[in-house]
Order: sequence, then C-alpha cells, then structure tokens
Amino acid sequence: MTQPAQTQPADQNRIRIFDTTLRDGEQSPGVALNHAQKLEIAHSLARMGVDVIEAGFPIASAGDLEGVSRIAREVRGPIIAGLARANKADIEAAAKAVEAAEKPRIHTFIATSPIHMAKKLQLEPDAVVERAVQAVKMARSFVDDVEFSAEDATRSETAFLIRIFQAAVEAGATTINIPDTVGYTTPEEIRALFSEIRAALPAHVILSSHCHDDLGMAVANSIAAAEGGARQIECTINGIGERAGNASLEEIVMAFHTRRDHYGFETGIRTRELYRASRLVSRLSGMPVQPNKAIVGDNAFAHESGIHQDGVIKARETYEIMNAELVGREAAVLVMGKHSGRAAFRKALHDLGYEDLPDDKVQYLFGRFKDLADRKGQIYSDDLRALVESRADVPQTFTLEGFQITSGMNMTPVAFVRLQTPDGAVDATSHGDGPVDAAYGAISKITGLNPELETYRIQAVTKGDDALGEVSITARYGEKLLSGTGVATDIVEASARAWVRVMNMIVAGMGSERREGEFAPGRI
Ligand SMILES: CC(=O)SCCNC(=O)CCNC(=O)[C@H](O)C(C)(C)COP(=O)(O)OP(=O)(O)OC[C@H]1O[C@@H](n2cnc3c(N)ncnc32)[C@H](O)[C@@H]1OP(=O)(O)O
Ligand SMILES: CC(C)C(=O)C(=O)O
Repeated sequence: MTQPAQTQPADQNRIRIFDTTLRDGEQSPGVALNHAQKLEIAHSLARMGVDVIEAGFPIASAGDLEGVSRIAREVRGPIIAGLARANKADIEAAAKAVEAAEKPRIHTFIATSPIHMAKKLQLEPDAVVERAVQAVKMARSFVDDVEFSAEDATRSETAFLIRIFQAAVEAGATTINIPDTVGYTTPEEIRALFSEIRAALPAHVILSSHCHDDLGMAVANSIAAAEGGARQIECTINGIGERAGNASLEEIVMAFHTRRDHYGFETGIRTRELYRASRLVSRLSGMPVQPNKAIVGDNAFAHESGIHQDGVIKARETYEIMNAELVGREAAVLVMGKHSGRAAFRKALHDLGYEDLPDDKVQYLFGRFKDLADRKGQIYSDDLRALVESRADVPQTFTLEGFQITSGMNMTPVAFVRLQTPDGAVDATSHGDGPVDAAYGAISKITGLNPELETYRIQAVTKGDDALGEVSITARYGEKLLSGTGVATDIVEASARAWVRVMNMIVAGMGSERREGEFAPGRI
C-alpha cells in the first residue's frame, strides 16, 4: 500500500474531477440527450466546478459532434474533452468538436487486455502499442492536452500497461487513464496497480481512474485508486453509465469532503450544487434515482425510526454524518411511519401548529397514529391533521345519505347528492370538471359552504379488486386549514365523505392555522 495521503505535500492532494455523464453516462441503455439538454447539464457541471467535462464521442454521430462543439463553444471553466478511438477519423472528429473550447482535450483510447486485443481488435500487442503511439501523436498535433486510456486495463498485464503508458507519454500524453472497464477489480488490487504505474511514469503525468460498478465497487475502487496515486477521477452524476454505471461523482466528492481527516484529499467541487445536478440529470436522462442512493436519494437524509428521530431531534449529528444543506438539499426529513416514536410524533404535531394539545390527548392520538401507520405505511401531514381533527365529538351536522353520478367520455359529469341536514334530507344537483368535482359542487350547494380544495390524495388501503380507497384532502376556509379523509370501495364516495367531513369541521369551528415547519412537503 502507498503512504497515507495525509503525508503527501498539500498540492499533491488535489483530486481533479473528470465528469463523463455526457459520454459514458449517455451510454446508459435508453438514454439519448439532445443538444439543449447536454448544454444544460454541461453548464450545471461547470457551475459545480468539475475540472473536466467529457462532452461526448464526436465520431459517434453528426449530432454528437455538434453537441460537443456547442459545449466547447459555450461552456467556460472546465476542460472540454472529446473521446476518440485510436484512429485518424475519430481523432479528427474529436479535434474538430473541441477546437473552440477554452481548454480543449482529446481523449484517445485502445484496449490492452489479452481478450480485447485478440478477440475484439484482432491485433498483436506490438500493433496495439504502435496504434496508441500514432493516436497520441496525432492528437497532440491538434491540442496540447491529450489523455490516453488503456481500455480494460484492470484485466491487462501490468508489464504491458507500463510499456504502452511509457510509449504514450513519450508520444505526448499528459494524462494516463487506467480504466476498470468491466468493473472487475477490487480496492486492494487497484491501489497496488496505481502505485506500480505511478512509480513507472514521470511525475508530471496525471494518473486517472475510470471505474465501473458491475460489482458495486466503483466508488470504493476510485478512492483506492486515489490512494494509489490517481489525481483525476472519472465519474458521473448519479453514477449513470454503461451497464451498472460508473462511479458516482457525488459519492466520491462527499467521501473526500466528509472524511478529509482520513484521506486528506480535496476536490474543487461546490458541493451545494450536487443535489441540483442530480435532479437535472435524472430528469433529462429519464433515469430515476433509487430512494436509498447515498447523498442524492430521497431517503438519504430521511429518518423513519423512532430512536433515530429522537436522536436527530436532540442533535442531528447523532445520525447524520453530513448536513443535507451541504449538498444543496433541505434539512433532514422525519418520515412518519410505524417505526416512529413519541418524540417525532410530538414534533410533527408541533410543526403542524398543534402546539397546545394536552399530554393525555397526544398519548391517545399516538396510539391511533400507530394503528393507522400499520395499515398505510407512510403517514403524511394531512393524515396527521385528519387524525387530530377526527375527534369522535365532531358534530355530524351533515351526513351523506346517497348520490348518483353520470359521467363518461365527452360528457359533462353531473352529480345528484342527498345529505341529511338539521332541516331533514336535502338534495342538490351540480355539474363539474369530473365526477368528484360535481359531487363537491352539489355538497357545497346543500351546506352553503365553499372552502377551497388545496390538496387531494387517493390511495388504496387494502389490496385486491375490492380494495378500500382512502381519500385525504385539505381545504382552506378563511384562515383555517382543514383535513378530511373518507374511506370506501367507491372512490367518489370516499371523496364525498372526506368533503362532508370538512363541512362538519367548518360548522364546528375546527381546523388549524397552517405553519411552515422545517420538514419537507408530503413528509412530516
Ligand atoms: C469502454 C467504452 O466505453 S468505449 C466507448 C464506447 N462508446 C461507444 O461505442 C458509443 C459510440 N459508438 C458508435 O457510435 C459506434 O460504435 C462507432 C461510430 C464508434 C463505430 O461504429 P462502426 O464503425 O459501425 O464499428 P462498430 O461499432 O461496429 O465496431 C467497432 C470497431 O472499432 C474498433 N475499435 C474498438 N475500439 C477501438 C479503439 N480504441 N481504437 C481503434 N479501433 C477500435 C473495433 O475493433 C471495431 O472494428 P472493426 O469494425 O474493424 O471490427
Ligand atoms: C474509454 C474508456 C475510458 C472507458 O469508457 C472505459 O474503459 O470504460
């Protein structure tokens, strides 16, 4: 193993971040970004402070060439690189694409593993070295900054790698990339490989890693490569890329940032841009981020279990190793569910404006909350409001007696509703944009109350064809925010029940003043 990073001179500890979201990331099956989308991502990467943007593979298509050219023309700050195989046409295309860049780079590569050379390239090792040398020389005739990669390096013979890298450096390569093309290596192996190659090349040459995630080790391997001497790491936003993807940029950056005490490395990344970039790439690529993904997943800063929530309420650091704000996210989220405890429940009620509930009331509501959580999984703000406000003593001024709806394609939905009121049964008819809207109109006609519907959510609370649907709504009436729920196998009936409940609460003078809590919308 090499010496610990902390003991190296300070300028030796700067890791360059080479983002390949627009090249290897775009190689994710099903992803195709247009020019405008690529440009938007490139601007976001530049804002974030990446050192290199690999903007595409210009020979791949006229569109890719133009996409890289636009980024080269319009994005300032990072080096703009174009990928090229070790041949004339690819290198000319890459050179043309990056020529307008403030800092252009040509990245040329050829495979060096026995299997790739024999089966894919069908070239003898000597011929591969010769092709590499010619490619680097040609690239250098266009630009001063040339990166050379030995594809499938981690399945190549180390002696051959050293030979081809020395030849590439001699021919003018300034960065040498050692890719784990098929995600095969391990942290120990790659650390040792980088150390050996570092010792064999001149100090001015930057070593680079490019790890794939086939065994889920891309980030660990990239970090180990840095320990072995890599000072450039190739990675992508959200870890997207060919097959299982590449090393995830946000995870590497935050590992170095959070464990600077251990690694001693730093990057030039403005970490507050990470989450925004992740959302952008997810939206434009159409690749959702898994909820439990480190740093940028929905649950990365969410706490559901009571013991954790209690700890986080007392001191965030009990269960958080970094602040959500540091990566551009909102403060930690307490998700209310069946594992939540009283501390989180009290805080959630407090944040919703129910500050002065007596202790015995909170205890009672907590029991009901656990029952509900057992049935539903996640509990939202309006579920909690409904829980607090669904006291058995809500006077039933109005009750739903029956309804009939006429609705269909190219017809205006009409609802006939009958409510029992203090004056006896009253009927009304109304039309609306949909069957629920029509029913709500009819109920409002009968009660004479017209609150404004703010949110409407429906979910199945049981499984199967005859599943019970639960409708949860919030409505504003003057300053008051009211929540109602209704359960039925018929979703219009569930919706009507929720609306009638809101009417009864208005008549009883119930509801809360809305307050903005520190928790994210939809979650407590
Ligand atoms: C590990 C990586 O991620 S490498 C980057 C992978 N990315 C891509 O392939 C995306 C873009 N690719 C493409 O659009 C196309 O594959 C192109 C335009 C590059 C080439 O298309 P085609 O000319 O139709 O060739 P095709 O893709 O079928 O085969 C690849 C050819 O390149 C050769 N080749 C592969 N790598 C290299 C290299 N580094 N240097 C020189 N030649 C190479 C192969 O041996 C094969 O040659 P052959 O046709 O003589 O057998
Ligand atoms: C072109 C190289 C760097 C590559 O993408 C790989 O080997 O995975």
